[in-house]
Amino acid sequence: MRWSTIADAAAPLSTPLAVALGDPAGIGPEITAKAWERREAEGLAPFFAVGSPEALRAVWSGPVAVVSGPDEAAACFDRALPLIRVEGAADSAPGRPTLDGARNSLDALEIAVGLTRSGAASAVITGPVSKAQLYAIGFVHPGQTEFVAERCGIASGMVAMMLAGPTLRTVPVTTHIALRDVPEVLTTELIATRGRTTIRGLRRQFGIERPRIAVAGLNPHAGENGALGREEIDIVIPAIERLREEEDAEIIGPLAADTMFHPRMRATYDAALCLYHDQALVPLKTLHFDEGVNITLGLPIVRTSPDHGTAFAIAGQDKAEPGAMIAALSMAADCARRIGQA
Ligand SMILES: NC(=O)C1=CN([C@@H]2O[C@H](COP(=O)(O)OP(=O)(O)OC[C@H]3O[C@@H](n4cnc5c(N)ncnc54)[C@H](O)[C@@H]3O)[C@@H](O)[C@H]2O)C=CC1
Ligand SMILES: NCC(=O)COP(=O)(O)O
Repeated sequence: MRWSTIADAAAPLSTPLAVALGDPAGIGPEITAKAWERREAEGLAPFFAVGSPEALRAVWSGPVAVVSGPDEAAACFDRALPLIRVEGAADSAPGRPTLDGARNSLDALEIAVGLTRSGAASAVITGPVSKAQLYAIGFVHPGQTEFVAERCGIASGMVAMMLAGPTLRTVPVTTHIALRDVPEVLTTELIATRGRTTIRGLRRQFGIERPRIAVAGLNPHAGENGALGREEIDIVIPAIERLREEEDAEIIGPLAADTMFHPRMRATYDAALCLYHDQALVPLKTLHFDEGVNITLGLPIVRTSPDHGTAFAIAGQDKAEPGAMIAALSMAADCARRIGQA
């Protein structure tokens, strides 16, 4: 791994990590159980799951200890996967999402975030949820990122979604909106705001004192001096100039998005600020799908998530690879240690 996020790998956390299991019909329960099985080999800090016991039982026959709170969880982590029970998903089955299952995933998220905000857990790791299912039960946020921000009292515009892997970190300036809306939504202010949150997050969560940020262009060849689109000239370059004036950071760009992710370029920056969802997530998931972490910057708490989704088609078949969940647990512990020492 080229970038270390380790603050002090030996330092124990004062409280365990909270893992919301995600949609009970998805692969969240399976990858959480597999991460627990690998806890010693991976050097994972103690964690507990929050979610449906039936969902866990449907995919795993290992030891589960139903606990009433994080203190009990820390005490039994060595011998069983601690679980704070969340009712309401008894009818859910792997690969067959239901609206009750979506409600259960939201309840689990609420409890895990609350325990982290109170300090009873050191960080929250959110398992994959189905956005379509959540929208169907009236969830008004674009994703878990904005939900967690709201619960922490932070305006959703002030947080940033970072996707982080061993050799690349990317931050999309716009996230879950239609591609056709991106040019309308992009403004100099929005790019500068995400840039500031990214710079501060790299300092606070990753210990990089003078972050190096590469800003992507929107158009082919970053607009070719305006011949292929004017967004770089009118919107992106003013944002870069503002960040250079205001922040103690190195800002390069706008860069052509097709050539900014090869290994020599990746070595020149700590995070790529990308202008829309797929510009940021395609390179990250192509390079690091099984170890990619979604981390929310700008929160008072640490929140990470595996980079992938619910994978309903493979749920309950013992096909789910737990690498991204393990990476999300490791990064959450590293960031919690770093923030605790700051
Ligand atoms: N962190 C979260 O809560 C996220 C949730 N989602 C949600 O997940 C749902 C499904 O999204 P998709 O675009 O289909 O993405 P997906 O990540 O669930 O699946 C994409 C492909 O990767 C495979 N895959 C995913 N994770 C895997 C793992 N750990 N091991 C082995 N194979 C794995 C799947 O089988 C599928 O072929 C959507 O409703 C979306 O909203 C998507 C991304 C992140
Ligand atoms: N594509 C990333 C994703 O869907 C994760 O979103 P969030 O639920 O963590 O906000």
